[in-house]
Amino acid sequence: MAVNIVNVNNLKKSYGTNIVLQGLNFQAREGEVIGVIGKNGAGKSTFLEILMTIKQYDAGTVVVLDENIKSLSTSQLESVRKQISVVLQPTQFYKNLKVEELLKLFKGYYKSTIDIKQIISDFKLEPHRKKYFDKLSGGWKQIVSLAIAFLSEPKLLILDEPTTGLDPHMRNILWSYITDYNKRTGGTVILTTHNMDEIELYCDKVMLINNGVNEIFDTTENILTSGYKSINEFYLTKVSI
Ligand SMILES: Nc1ncnc2c1ncn2[C@@H]1O[C@H](COP(=O)(O)OP(=O)(O)OP(=O)(O)O)[C@@H](O)[C@H]1O
Repeated sequence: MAVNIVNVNNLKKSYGTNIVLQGLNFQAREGEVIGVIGKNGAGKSTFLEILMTIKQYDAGTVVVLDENIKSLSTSQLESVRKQISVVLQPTQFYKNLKVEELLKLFKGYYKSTIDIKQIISDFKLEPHRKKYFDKLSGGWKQIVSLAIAFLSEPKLLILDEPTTGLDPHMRNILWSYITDYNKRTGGTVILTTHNMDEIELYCDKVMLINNGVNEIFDTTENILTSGYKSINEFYLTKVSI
């Protein structure tokens, strides 16, 4: 029986008078790769940040790894967070550290058994390992942030637009890594992307956020067999500008 990793019911979130989420329902089971889509400003990042336990919400229930995150003590929250890895939209952190130093730092922090040499090779970081993080290009910063996220071997990986800014090779490398991590560890992945081909190729399920609700939440297979030629066509049909 598949275990529920995330269970969200009737989630509501406003910023002042801007109602962003108005009754969102969502579940992620162990081992699923789920893509969250929707137009700019639809509330995708807001939703992911709530799952990451870094953003407050107004109403509804959010259960992450069997804990209702609204009613947790600080130490319970820490124990949930330990099992989650997150990558936010392109970051400018870690200014004074070199790539290899950063990876070592996080390896120690997570008490990870992953081999740094292996991760440097997997993510093609060899030419960059002695460079300062803040001197890297945007795409390489993104790759380093992703490599760090995998170091903790998380149960749940939450990625906000992980492939934005990556060239086609790096995009492929990242997706192979995600797919491999998912197969090897049974880890669950929830991510946002504006690239509908990625959803079609790599995600088991897709949630479309439209007008603050999960307008569609289904397997990519069901969507494609229901008459859409592609997920891109599905998106363009369902969402108006
Ligand atoms: N901290 C904040 N304070 C006030 N309003 C916010 C805040 N964060 C997001 N918003 C607003 O909430 C809405 C949803 O934003 P969010 O970033 O969640 O959308 P998104 O679907 O991730 O968009 P994009 O595809 O452009 O990244 C937008 O109208 C945005 O302006």
